[in-house]
Amino acid sequence: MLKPIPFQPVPMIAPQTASVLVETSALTRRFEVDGQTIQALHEMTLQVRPGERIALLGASGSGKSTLLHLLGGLDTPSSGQVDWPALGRAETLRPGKVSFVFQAQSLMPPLTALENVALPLMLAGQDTPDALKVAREWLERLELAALADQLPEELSGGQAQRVAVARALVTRPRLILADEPTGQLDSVTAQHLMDVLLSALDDDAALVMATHDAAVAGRLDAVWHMQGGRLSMITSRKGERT
Ligand SMILES: Nc1ncnc2c1ncn2[C@@H]1O[C@H](COP(=O)(O)OP(=O)(O)OP(=O)(O)O)[C@@H](O)[C@H]1O
Repeated sequence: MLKPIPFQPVPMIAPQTASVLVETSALTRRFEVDGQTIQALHEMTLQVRPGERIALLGASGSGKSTLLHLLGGLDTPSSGQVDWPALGRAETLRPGKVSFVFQAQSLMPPLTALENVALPLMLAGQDTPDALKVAREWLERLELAALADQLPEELSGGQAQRVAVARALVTRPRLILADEPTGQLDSVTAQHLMDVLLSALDDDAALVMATHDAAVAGRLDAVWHMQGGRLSMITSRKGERT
């Protein structure tokens, strides 16, 4: 059972900063739409360390996707900071060290499942035969070998998401950011995807996953509850973080 603990902001200067994968300090993101300011994140201060498995749980519009994009260097803060002490600077983060899994339809349509999985390795500079070999090993590991030559449009939603997981893990990233990867799957398929993802993750890799699904969140070690662009509470299996 997850045990509620009172939310306390993580101190801005942590004792083991070097092992922190990503940290934010007073991270704020505002969007201007038709002359109106939408404050998507309010001064969030947090850290993610190796091996952490974190669910971001919150209502639609609470800021989960915005936070994930900032944690992955896909977006820039309006104010405050995001840093990757153990990974380098935003410009050098990808390909390889940080991976994303999105809700759906993120595979490249003209490429086969195998080529989709090989792509991050090729972008990281690996030559094509080696990349395809490693990609095939990952498809086998995730019991997807039979789908290697299929195009994304020929895959079921669950199969496509498992291929997306293989693609996210093929570079052995340190940080995996997942934005509702089970959002369009039925509950059995969603749990299967979680089985695959959790069993294939390296022990010292961290996972931060946005979800609306409490059953999916319950598979992870900690739940960060988001409300109105803020962390409202952290629940944890292991007790309070330092
Ligand atoms: N590119 C954008 N332009 C304008 N407003 C945005 C943009 N991205 C996010 N927002 C706004 O920021 C707030 C947070 O959105 P965000 O997508 O992060 O929430 P979420 O918790 O991921 O929602 P959902 O669960 O529906 O995906 C919302 O009010 C949203 O409308």
